[in-house]
Amino acid sequence: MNDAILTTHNLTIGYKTSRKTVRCVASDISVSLQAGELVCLLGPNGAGKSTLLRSLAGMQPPISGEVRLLGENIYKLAPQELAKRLSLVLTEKVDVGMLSAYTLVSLGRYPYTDWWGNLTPEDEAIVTWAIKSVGAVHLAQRQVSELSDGERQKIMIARALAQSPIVMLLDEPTAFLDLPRRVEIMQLLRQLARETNQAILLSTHDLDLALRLADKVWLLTANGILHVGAPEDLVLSGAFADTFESEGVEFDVASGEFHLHTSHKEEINVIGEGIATIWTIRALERVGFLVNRSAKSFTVEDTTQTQISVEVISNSAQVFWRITNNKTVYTHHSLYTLIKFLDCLYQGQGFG
Ligand SMILES: Nc1ncnc2c1ncn2[C@@H]1O[C@H](COP(=O)(O)OP(=O)(O)OP(=O)(O)O)[C@@H](O)[C@H]1O
Repeated sequence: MNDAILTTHNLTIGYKTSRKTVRCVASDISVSLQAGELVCLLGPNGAGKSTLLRSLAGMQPPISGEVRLLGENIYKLAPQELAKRLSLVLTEKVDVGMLSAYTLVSLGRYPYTDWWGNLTPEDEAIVTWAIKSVGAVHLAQRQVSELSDGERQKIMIARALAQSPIVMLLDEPTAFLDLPRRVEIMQLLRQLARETNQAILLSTHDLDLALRLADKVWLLTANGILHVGAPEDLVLSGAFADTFESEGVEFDVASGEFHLHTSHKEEINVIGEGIATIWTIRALERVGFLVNRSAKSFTVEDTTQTQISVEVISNSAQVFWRITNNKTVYTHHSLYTLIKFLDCLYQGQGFG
């Protein structure tokens, strides 16, 4: 199977800082983007994600190596030919004056229109399709300057789609968006990759969403090495944990989440099932308790004298927590008071 659309060969990217000195950001990159795939480019701040995207988009000549789009050297393609095959969406807010969203999207047809930018009925149909594809029909007549960040981002994606490219590159398309909008944009891009058979590469700091939605991850380390694989491959190989290792934060391979290092206090048994128990465990871990999760298989009476047990009692009417310590039972009606109580209990018993 070879649906490679964009390929790189021994690509070294970076900056010529003076006539003689070169600042190399990443080297020896040989990768490919396949049709119909959503690829997320991840990496810590300053690793070189934007530099790589610009180099792949033909905007920043590589220090060495090459980028090929359907087999042709991207730096030898005429700008109009390149624009018919590749579109780039940047995060920076561009000042588009008084343009309507529709007009901005129609600018995506520029590689195909005549000198005056006249749209043919076919161009109009593509613009309408692009706006519809991103779910922005209701925004079409609005001024771009009056749109929210999430709305504008959809219009910028529609503009890139209107270019009818075979590869779309996006630099942090979810920056500045709230969580529901981030999920929406990422899902939209994955769906577009499937439906249009385009290759879509986006850079993001949304590790969790990338782990859940990307077909493939390109993980760029701080020292310029690019790891490539299914998100789960990179978790299992340890590349994820190594790349984002930093003081005070660790990647938990079991949950796929980042955790703060907290010095553990005491072990605590948690008994219960369901959502309320999950959030009880999170609250206890947040303040540093080591939660004994297997406790759900035994009862309060079974637990040792020295260990405190928290039983989560949840029904349709209420949630409350029963704490057993040395056969004495206490009841709490919020996690906030429960945690305050446990803190006092541990300090009083000299555990703290
Ligand atoms: N014009 C430039 N000249 C020289 N060095 C640059 C230039 N632009 C960026 N750099 C450097 O290149 C490296 C990569 O920067 P880049 O913006 O590509 O990283 P990034 O992974 O996109 O970062 P972030 O996640 O913070 O957006 C950084 O060390 C940066 O300081």
